[in-house]
Parts: sequence; C-alpha cells; structure tokens
Amino acid sequence: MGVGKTTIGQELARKLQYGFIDTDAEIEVKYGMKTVDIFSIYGEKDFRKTEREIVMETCQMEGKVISLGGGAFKQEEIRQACLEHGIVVFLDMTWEFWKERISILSPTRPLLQEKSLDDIEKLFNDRQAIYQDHHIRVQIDNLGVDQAVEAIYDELKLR
Ligand SMILES: Nc1ncnc2c1ncn2[C@@H]1O[C@H](COP(=O)(O)OP(=O)(O)OP(=O)(O)O)[C@@H](O)[C@H]1O
Ligand SMILES: O=C(O)C1=C[C@@H](O)[C@@H](O)[C@H](O)C1
Ligand SMILES: [Mg+2]
Repeated sequence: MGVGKTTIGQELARKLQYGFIDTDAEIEVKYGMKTVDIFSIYGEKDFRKTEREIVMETCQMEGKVISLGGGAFKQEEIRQACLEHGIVVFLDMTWEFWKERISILSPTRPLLQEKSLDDIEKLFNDRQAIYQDHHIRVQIDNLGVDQAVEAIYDELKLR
C-alpha cells in the first residue's frame, strides 16, 4: 500500500506508450465516491468484490500498465489471473522507509485509520508473503519516481 504503484505506473505507461489503468480509480468511478467512503458505506467485502471484477476484466487487456490496489493480491483469483496474463512488478520497500509515508497515506487509505503503529507494522509484515508472487521485483527504498520507472523499464527489456 502506498509504495507508488499509481504514481510510478502512470509514468511507466507514458514511457512505454501504453495505456494506463488504475483499478482503485476505476472502482471509485463505479461507486461515484472515494475509497474511504466506499469502505465506510458498503464495507471492505463489497469493495473487494468490485476490485476482483475490475481486475479480472482489465488484466486480460493488452498494451496496458495496470496499477492495482495495495490489497488486491490478498485475493488468490486476482494473483493467479495477473500472473497468467501479465507481467507482475512488485515494488518492494522496507518497513524503515515505508513507515515514513504513513502520515501522508492515512487520510485516503481506510485500512490505516484508527490503527496503532504496531498494528500497521503487523499488516505490513503479514502482507509480504502475498507479494512474493511476481515476475519482477524492484527495490525502491532510495529511488525517486523516475529512477523507479527506469529500473522497471530495464527489467522489462531483459525479458
Ligand atoms: N518514489 C517515490 N518517492 C517518494 N514518494 C513517492 C514515490 N512514489 C510515490 N510517492 C508518494 O507516495 C504516496 C503514495 O503514492 P501512490 O498513490 O502512487 O501509491 P500506491 O502504491 O498507488 O498506493 P495504493 O496502494 O493505495 O494504491 C503519494 O503521496 C506519492 O506522491
Ligand atoms: O492496501 C489496501 O488494502 C488498499 C490499498 C488502496 O490501494 C485501496 O485499494 C484501498 O485503500 C485498500
Ligand atoms: Mg494506487
């Protein structure tokens, strides 16, 4: 969550001259409201169902960079479909770097709200296992957006 999938994905798409889809943005258009409101009015379960429907449809498209939501890979069906149809890029950050982003992220990321730092660290650590299903890993602790795009681009060229 909040490692830069949307920001970096958009720039990568520009560089590749690919289309860009952000699944969170698609979900927000579908509900006509922001993610925090979707979570509070409809609940996470409903959000995840819509997320699954949107990812299953978009991941079959060609010539697109797709930025997923941070929790999308919690769903096995999403993981399998993305690994089968796409090239999955894992933007990896250490806790030491990522924890500095929490204050920027909390207002718009419902799962960070009303949680202690220990709870957030647990969420961060518990999720590492699901992110191990990927094709490319880029360690982005010290990378700015442009450097991260270059690093992904170089890995894609090698494939
Ligand atoms: N390489 C970077 N260096 C510093 N800040 C960054 C970098 N990439 C993104 N950010 C900042 O981090 C925040 C989260 O970025 P972004 O929304 O792209 O993350 P995300 O992975 O798409 O989040 P989510 O999991 O919620 O979809 C934004 O404020 C963004 O400006
Ligand atoms: O990490 C998560 O579970 C989430 C991340 C965001 O991208 C949104 O999809 C939503 O806030 C949930
Ligand atoms: Mg995003």
